[in-house]
Amino acid sequence: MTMTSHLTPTQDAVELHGLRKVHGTGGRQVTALDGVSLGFPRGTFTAIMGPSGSGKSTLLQCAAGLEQPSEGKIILAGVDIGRQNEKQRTELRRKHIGFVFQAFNLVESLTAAQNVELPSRFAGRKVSREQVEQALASVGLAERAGHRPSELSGGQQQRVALARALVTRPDVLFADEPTGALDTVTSREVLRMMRMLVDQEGQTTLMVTHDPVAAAHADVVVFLKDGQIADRIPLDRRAGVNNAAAVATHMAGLEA
Ligand SMILES: Nc1ncnc2c1ncn2[C@@H]1O[C@H](COP(=O)(O)OP(=O)(O)OP(=O)(O)O)[C@@H](O)[C@H]1O
Repeated sequence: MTMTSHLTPTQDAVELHGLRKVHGTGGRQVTALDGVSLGFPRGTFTAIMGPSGSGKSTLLQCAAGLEQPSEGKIILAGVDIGRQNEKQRTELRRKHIGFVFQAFNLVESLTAAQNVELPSRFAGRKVSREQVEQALASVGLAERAGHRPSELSGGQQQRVALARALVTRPDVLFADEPTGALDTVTSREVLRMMRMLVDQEGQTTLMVTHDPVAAAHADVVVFLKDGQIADRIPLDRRAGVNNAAAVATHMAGLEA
C-alpha cells in the first residue's frame, strides 16, 4: 500500500489521509482506493486523471462526503467529516461544496436565473437576486439570465450549471467530467471559465477528466492507477499547449 503523503495541511481546502474504499462484500470486493493521502491547496485547480477503473470518481465522491471511505480520514473546510452524522454531512456539503457533472441537469422549463436559484431554494437557503446575477455574470452569462436551456448552447448550459454550483460561494468546486458532453470548442469555453474563476476568485477546484487538454488547464495533475497515486505533476502555466502533450504522454505511460 502506497502511503506517500502529498499533504500541505496549513493551506489545504480538502485533505485526504490514508483513504481506502472497498466496494461490495464477500468474494465480490473491489478496492477502488488503496491508501490515498493527498491535499488540495486553497485557490488551486487540480485535475485527476487515470485509466478507467483507477478510482477517480470514487476519490471525488469520498472527498465531497458523498461516499464513506472504508478507512482513512477526510478533512473538508477544516472539519473531519467522518465524525459527522449524515445530517451534518449534508449541511457541510450544502455550505462548502459545489458540483458540476457531465450532464448539465438543468430544468428545461426554468430560466437560467431560476435554475441557478433552485437548489438553494430546495435547501431552504434563500439566495438574493443579486447573488444569482453575480453568479451568472461570473461565468459571462449576465445577458442570458432570462433564457431557457433550449435557447442556450451546450457550453452556455454548462456555464449555467457552473453558476448554480458557485452561487453559494462554496469553498470547493467538484467537477466530474464537466466537459465530457461538449464539443472541442465549447469545452474550451467552459474550461477557460473554470480557470478564470480559480485565477480571479481563488476558487479551489477539483476536476476528474479523461481529457489531457482539459487537465492542462489545472495547476496540478494527480494520476491514479489501481486506486493509488501513481504521480502528481505540477504544471507550468506558461507552457500552454505543451502541458496537454505532457499530460497525454504521462497518461499513455500509465495505460501501457
Ligand atoms: N458501487 C460500486 N460497487 C462495486 N464496485 C464499484 C462501485 N463503484 C465503483 N466500483 C469499482 O471501483 C473501481 C473504481 O471505480 P471508479 O468509478 O472510481 O473509477 P474511475 O477511475 O472513475 O473509472 P472511469 O474512468 O471508468 O469512470 C472500479 O473497479 C469499479 O468497477
